[in-house]
Amino acid sequence: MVMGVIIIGSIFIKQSLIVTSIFFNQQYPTLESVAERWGLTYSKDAEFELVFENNILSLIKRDEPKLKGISVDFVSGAVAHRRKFGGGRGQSIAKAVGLKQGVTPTVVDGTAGLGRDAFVLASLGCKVIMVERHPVVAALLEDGLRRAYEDSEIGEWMNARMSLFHGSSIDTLADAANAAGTEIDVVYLDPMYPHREKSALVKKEMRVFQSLVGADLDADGLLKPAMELASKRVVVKRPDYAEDLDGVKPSTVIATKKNRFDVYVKAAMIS
Ligand SMILES: C[S@@+](CC[C@H](N)C(=O)[O-])C[C@H]1O[C@@H](n2cnc3c(N)ncnc32)[C@H](O)[C@@H]1O
Repeated sequence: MVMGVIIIGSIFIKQSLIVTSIFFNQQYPTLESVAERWGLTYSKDAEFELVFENNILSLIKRDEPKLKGISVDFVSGAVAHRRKFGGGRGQSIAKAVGLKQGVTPTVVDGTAGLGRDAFVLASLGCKVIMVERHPVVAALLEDGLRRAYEDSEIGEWMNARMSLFHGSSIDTLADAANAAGTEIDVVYLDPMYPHREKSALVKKEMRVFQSLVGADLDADGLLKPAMELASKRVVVKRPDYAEDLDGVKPSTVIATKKNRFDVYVKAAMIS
């Protein structure tokens, strides 16, 4: 049953705030509380809707009503499957952040999105502070975290390892790290990059997500604060055809089928 609908109009990003599970511990979330928390408003001509149904918050593009809503599901979604059956520490992303036997770096994911990469790293043992600037994406992430924190299988380590900070990594990266109260080994970045393929080939869910958050045209501004914060390295995920972030050549590159991880090394990872 659909409990209600928020139609998102103009979005104004309020000052940064630290997000914990406390908010949702008090009561079952309602759309009204989500709207108030994230500064979302109703508007008749909005492009998107947020729906809270069966204990899951999801995003719908109003002119694509047949598409499945976008939500964050760490408990039983595709990332949960990857946690159980993926390549463990052998995955390129794990190698890129320097994860190895006896080394589980503390990571700030400065462009959290739907939290998939962050979850892969957390499930391999890293403490991950996710930073997301878009209030709707942050609301979806917080809802996914809430359900994960409550889960009997993954709740304990999710509570210990994954957290969320709402703000822009261009100017609040250090605040996110201070809030976490720990030294940051690695900053991980995966800003949006325009797809080269014809739009029909890009996954529909991805297109909806892209039309919500836009093109991250200011992404070059992420590298400098990331290099300042990370004590060991900065990792940037890029499509294989993309130029280097901010035109800066990485120390090393780990290539995958369609993407690459550009690694900017500052210091060696020590166990
Ligand atoms: C391609 S998505 C990241 C996907 C993510 N790696 C995943 O695994 O789900 C990029 C995200 O970064 C966010 N973003 C871009 N620039 C940002 C910034 N300066 N500060 C915080 N978030 C940012 C966008 O809003 C978007 O949600």
